[in-house]
Amino acid sequence: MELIGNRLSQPANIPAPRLEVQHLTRRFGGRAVVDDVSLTIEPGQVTCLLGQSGCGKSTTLRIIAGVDMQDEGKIFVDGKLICDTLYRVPPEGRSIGLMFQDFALFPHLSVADNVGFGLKGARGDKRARVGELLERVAMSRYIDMYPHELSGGEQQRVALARALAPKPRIMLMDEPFSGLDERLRDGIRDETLSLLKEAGAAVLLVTHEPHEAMRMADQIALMRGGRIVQMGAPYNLYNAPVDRAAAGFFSDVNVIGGRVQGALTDTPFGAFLTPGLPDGTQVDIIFRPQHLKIDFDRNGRGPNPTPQDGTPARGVVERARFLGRESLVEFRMDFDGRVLKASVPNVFLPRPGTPLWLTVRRDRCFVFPAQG
Ligand SMILES: Nc1ncnc2c1ncn2[C@@H]1O[C@H](COP(=O)(O)OP(=O)(O)OP(=O)(O)O)[C@@H](O)[C@H]1O
Repeated sequence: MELIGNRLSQPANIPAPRLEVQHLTRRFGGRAVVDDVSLTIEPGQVTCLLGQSGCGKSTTLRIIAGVDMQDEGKIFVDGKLICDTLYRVPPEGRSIGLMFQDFALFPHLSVADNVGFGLKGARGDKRARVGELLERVAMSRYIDMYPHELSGGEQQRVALARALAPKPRIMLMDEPFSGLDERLRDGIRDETLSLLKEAGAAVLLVTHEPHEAMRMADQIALMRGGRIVQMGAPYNLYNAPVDRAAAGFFSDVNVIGGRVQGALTDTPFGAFLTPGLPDGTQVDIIFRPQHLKIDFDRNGRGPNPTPQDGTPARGVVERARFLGRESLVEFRMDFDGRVLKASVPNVFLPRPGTPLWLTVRRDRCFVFPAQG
C-alpha cells in the first residue's frame, strides 16, 4: 500500500522536497516543547536547527527519526507520507541515517565491522567502502581495533563513518561533532558534510553553537520555546534578525534606547530613521561591536558628524582584550554610564581611562520596539 498524504499539490515537473515537516507539535505534560514546526529540506542541503538548550531541537529530530511520536503534524520523504498521528513508518523503514550524541558502537565488533554493519553487497565492495569512509574521518589505521581501544573522539568518528556508510537519503545529526577536539573538528565536519552533499542527502543538524551553524548551514532554523522564530540563509539571520534576541544569538550586541518622533529616534549618536513606528514608541536600537567606529579625542572633541556615521559620543575605556583576530574594547559612555563594546581588527589595546569617541554605522543597526 502506498499512502500519499495531503501535501499541498506540487507541479509534476518539480520534485518534492527530500524532507518535509508540516506543523509538528509535541507536548509533554500539557507543555508544547515542539510547537507547530514546519520545514523543508532539499537534496544536498544542510539545515541547522539552532537554539538554546531545551528549546526542542532534539525532540524535533527524534520525531522525524521515528523514535518519538508527535501529537500533531505530518512528515514526508520525497513527497510520501511517512508519519502522521494515525500512520507511521517504523524508524528502520524511513531511509534516514542517525548520528546522535549518545551514539553507541557495537563493542564486540571491530572498527571495520562496525562501519560495514548495515552495508549490503559483495565483501570486496563493502571493504572498499569501509576503507574510503575511514579515510574520510581520519581513522584508517584503527580499522582492526575494537571500540574499547579507542578514545571517545575516535569512537565518535567511527560512528560518523557508520552513519554515512549506507548513503542515507536523509541524515539527522544531533551535535555530532561536539566530542571532537577543535583541531580535528573543522576538518571532519567539513569532510562529512561535503560527503553528504555529494551524495545528495538532505541533512538536518542540531546545534546550539551559532558559529557552527553559520559555517555549515545552507539554511538555519532558529528555535525558541519550541517554535521556529526565523528561518533562512545564515547571511539573512545575521543581517536581518527578526528580534533583539535573534540578533543577540549570533554575537554580542550593543543596545541603546529612544522614543520615536516623526519617524526618527533621537539618541546620543544622532537621529536614527525609524519609519513605520507610531510616535511615542519606545525602541531598542541594536548594533554589533564591529559596527562601532572608534576615533581619537581632539582636545575634548570627536570627529565631525557625517550622514553615514551620525554624531560621535564620548566614552572612556574600561577594558581592552586581545582575542586573536580582533581586540574587544569596552567603553563606559559619558551620556548615561552604560557600557558599549567595540571590536577592532588586529591589536588595539588602549589603556583603561583613555577617552575616545564612538560612532555607529547606522546602516548596520537593527531597530525593534522595546521589550516589556
Ligand atoms: N520525554 C520527555 N518527557 C518530558 N519532558 C521532556 C521529554 N523529552 C524532552 N522533554 C523536555 O522538552 C524540552 C525540549 O527538550 P529537547 O531535548 O528537545 O531540547 P534541546 O533543544 O534539544 O536541548 P539540548 O540542546 O539541551 O539537547 C526540555 O524542556 C525537556 O526537558
